[in-house]
Amino acid sequence: MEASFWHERWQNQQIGFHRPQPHDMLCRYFKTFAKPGSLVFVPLCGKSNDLIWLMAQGYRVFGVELSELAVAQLFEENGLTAEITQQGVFKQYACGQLVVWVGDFFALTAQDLAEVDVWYDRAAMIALPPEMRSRYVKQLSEQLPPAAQGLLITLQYPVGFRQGPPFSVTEGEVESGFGQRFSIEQLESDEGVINGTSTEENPVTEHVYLLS
Ligand SMILES: C[S@@+](CC[C@H](N)C(=O)[O-])C[C@H]1O[C@@H](n2cnc3c(N)ncnc32)[C@H](O)[C@@H]1O
Repeated sequence: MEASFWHERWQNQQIGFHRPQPHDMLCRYFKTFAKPGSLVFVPLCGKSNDLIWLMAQGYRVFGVELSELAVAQLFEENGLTAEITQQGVFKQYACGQLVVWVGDFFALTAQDLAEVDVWYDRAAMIALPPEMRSRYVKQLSEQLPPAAQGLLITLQYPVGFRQGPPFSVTEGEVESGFGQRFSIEQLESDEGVINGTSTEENPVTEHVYLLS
């Protein structure tokens, strides 16, 4: 999935993945393990309302997103005035406890993520095709500090049901990808919805994992 794919999506506002409300699994589980004041890393963050929810709960939030359009909209739509600076190859938007770097997730270093306590993935891993997902898992596993915990939300559907993104990520893939580095607990699985539509015989399921 080339960067141009996502830039085009944002340019044309084809952002069916964007939700008007924070994700209910985030709201249900995050505070059960993440200490108040933790620094939360949100890869491929878009302009997610999850970032705003996290901030409202007293967390410090650090997102990374390829599209500057998305980041500008995030701040503007939430009435936040961004201070914009350059951080190496990234452009930084910051306001209060919210910091978002515009640029490529794969360019982040361990130093960039050294202070991260918790990471949160909703629609990041599932946004990537298989070979990029392996790189994504490797990048997180190698660059995050040893004690960092993660909350990961995935979608799963039968082979051939639809083309990605979002891609189906099985429990087996989560286990084989992250299992070496993290201990994995599946907290819940439920009916999943893609782009707001849910048919009567919906084969999509949504899963949330705690990675410690
Ligand atoms: C499916 S969207 C999900 C956005 C957000 N997590 C949400 O829940 O609304 C995936 C996002 O990842 C961004 N993205 C894709 N590849 C990226 C990369 N290599 N580095 C940073 N962001 C990337 C896209 O621009 C897009 O906004």
